Amino acid sequence: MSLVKLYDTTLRDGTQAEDISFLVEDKIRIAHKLDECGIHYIEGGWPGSNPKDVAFFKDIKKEKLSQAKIAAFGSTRRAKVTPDKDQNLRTLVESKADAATIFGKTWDFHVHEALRIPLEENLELIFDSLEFLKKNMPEVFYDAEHFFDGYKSNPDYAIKTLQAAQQAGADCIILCDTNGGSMPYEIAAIVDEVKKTITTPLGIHAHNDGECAVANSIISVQQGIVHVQGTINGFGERCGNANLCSIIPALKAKMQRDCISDAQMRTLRELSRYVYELANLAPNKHQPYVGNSAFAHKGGVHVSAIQRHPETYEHMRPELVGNTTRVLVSDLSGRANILAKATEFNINLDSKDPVTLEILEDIKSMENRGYQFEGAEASFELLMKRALGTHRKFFSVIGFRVIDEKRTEDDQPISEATIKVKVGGKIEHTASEGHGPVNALDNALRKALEKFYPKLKDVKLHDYKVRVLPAGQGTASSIRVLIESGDKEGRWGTVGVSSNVIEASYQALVDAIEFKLHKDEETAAPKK
Ligand SMILES: CC(=O)SCCNC(=O)CCNC(=O)[C@H](O)C(C)(C)COP(=O)(O)OP(=O)(O)OC[C@H]1O[C@@H](n2cnc3c(N)ncnc32)[C@H](O)[C@@H]1OP(=O)(O)O
Ligand SMILES: CC(=O)C(=O)O
Repeated sequence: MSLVKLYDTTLRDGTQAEDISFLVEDKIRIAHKLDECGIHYIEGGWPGSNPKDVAFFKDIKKEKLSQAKIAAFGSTRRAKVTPDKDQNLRTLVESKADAATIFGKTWDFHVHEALRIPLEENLELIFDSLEFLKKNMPEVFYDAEHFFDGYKSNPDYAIKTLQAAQQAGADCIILCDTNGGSMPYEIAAIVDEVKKTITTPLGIHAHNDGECAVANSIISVQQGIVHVQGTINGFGERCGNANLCSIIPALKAKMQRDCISDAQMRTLRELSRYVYELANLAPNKHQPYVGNSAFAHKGGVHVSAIQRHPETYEHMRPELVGNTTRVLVSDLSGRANILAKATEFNINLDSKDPVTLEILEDIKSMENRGYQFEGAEASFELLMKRALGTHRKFFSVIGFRVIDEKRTEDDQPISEATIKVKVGGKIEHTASEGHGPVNALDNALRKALEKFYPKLKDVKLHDYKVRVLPAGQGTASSIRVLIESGDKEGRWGTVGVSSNVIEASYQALVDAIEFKLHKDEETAAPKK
C-alpha cells in the first residue's frame, strides 16, 4: 500500500479565505495539531508577503514537531531579476524552512495577461527559480498554477512548463486546479496524459469552485498522484480548497491508501473543531465525516433501521474519525427516535408503553406550535420526565417583572428584573440588572435560586437565538428562543415559544436551570 503524502495549506491558502486570519501564535498551535495528526507537510505561509509570516518561520524553528516538515510558499522570480537578487526567493531561503513551494504560470493566457512576458521567458523563470532553490533548500515543490486550464488551452505549452520544473530538479510537481472549475473526468484524463511525459512525482492542489475539490483530489490519487494538498475544513481562497477532513477518511477507509495512522484519524473531528475555534468560526454542522450532523439521524424510518444495523444509513463507522451517531427528535420522529433518546438519557421505556406514543404526539403538536427540539435536547429530556412522572419540581416561579428604561436620549438603556420564587416552603424575592431584559431576568432568577442551589453559580449562558415564526391563520406570529447553557461538565440546549420574547426566553431559562438541577441530582445519586 503506497504512501500518499499530505500537504496542508490551512496556514497559507486557508488564510486567503474571506473572514479567516490567524495570529502567529494560532498558526503555531495549529501546526502542532497538524503534526500530531500525522500531516506530512505544513505550509506555514508566504514569508515574502508579510511580517507575520516571517515571524511564523522564525518561531516555528523553536518548536519541536514530531514528524511534520514545514514548507514556505512563494512564486517564481520576477521577470528581469536574477534568482539570487529576487527578494521573494531570498526570503524563502532565509525562512530556513524544510521545504520551499513556489507557484509558476502554466496557462499561456496567464503568461500573456498576468505576467505580460513572452512564453519562453516564463519557462526560464520556472527553471532558474527552481534550480536556485534546489541549491539552497532541502526540498523543493513546484505548484503548477492553473495547470488544468492551461492544459485545456495549450497542452504543449503546459507540458513544457512542467518539463522546465522537472529539469530544474523539483522534488514534486503539483498540478493545480487554481480556478476550481475542472470536473473529475477531465482531471483523470489530463493526469493520465501528464504521466506519459513527466516522471517527477506528481501532486494535486484543487480548489472547490465547482464543488469538486475533494472528488478531484481523490480521482488524482486513483490515477497515481502521490502528494495531496488541501486544508482543514476546506478553508481557502473564494469557495475554498480541497478539504483534508474528507480526503483523509476517503483515502484510508475507502481506498485503503496509507497516509496517517488509524489513531491519528480518530482525532480528525477534534482537529476540525480546533481549527474552527482558532478561526473564530462556528463549525459547519453539515460537514461530511466530522460535522455534528454527519451521522445524525432524524427521519423515524432511518432511526429504526440504524438501531437494527448502523450500516443501513451510515456510509462508515463515525468512530473512525472521532465522530458519533446521533438521534434527533422532531416532528419527523417515530417511536424509534423516542426509544433511542430514552436509552441515551438512561430512561427505561418500552415501545409498547402508551407513554412512548404520548411523548411522540406531544413533540409533534409542540413542533407544530413552533418548538424545535433538535437544538434543545435538555427541554426534550424534561418533557420525557414530565410524561413519565419522574420530573421533580425544584422551584416554582410566583411571578416576575422586567423593566427597560432609557433615561435620556444619549443614555444606554437600563434593564432590571425582579422575580419571586418558591423553594420548599420558602419565598425568595430578588432583583437584578443586566445587559438587556433577558440577561436581567436570567441574573435575577439565578440570584434567587443560588441561595438554595449554590451549584447554579457554575451555569453560564453560552448562546441565545431568537427566531420569529410566521403567523398562522388569524394568529399573531410566535417567537422561538433557543438557549445554550453550560457548566464545567458540558453544554445543553433548551427552548421556549410564545408571542412574547420575554416569556419565550423565560421558558427556555427555566428549563435550562431545571435541567442542571436534575443533572446534578442524578450525578450525585446515579441510577443502578
Ligand atoms: C494561486 C495562489 O493562490 S497564489 C498565492 C496568492 N496569495 C497572495 O497573493 C497572498 C500574498 N500576496 C502578497 O502579499 C502580495 O501579493 C505580494 C507581496 C506577494 C506581491 O505584492 P506586489 O509586489 O505588490 O504585487 P501584486 O500583489 O500586485 O501582484 C502582482 C505582481 O506579481 C507578479 N506575479 C504574479 N504571479 C507571479 C509568478 N508566478 N511569478 C512571478 N511573478 C508573479 C505579477 O507579474 C505582478 O508583478 P508586477 O506588478 O511587477 O508586474
Ligand atoms: C498554488 C495555489 O494556491 C493554486 O494554484 O491555487
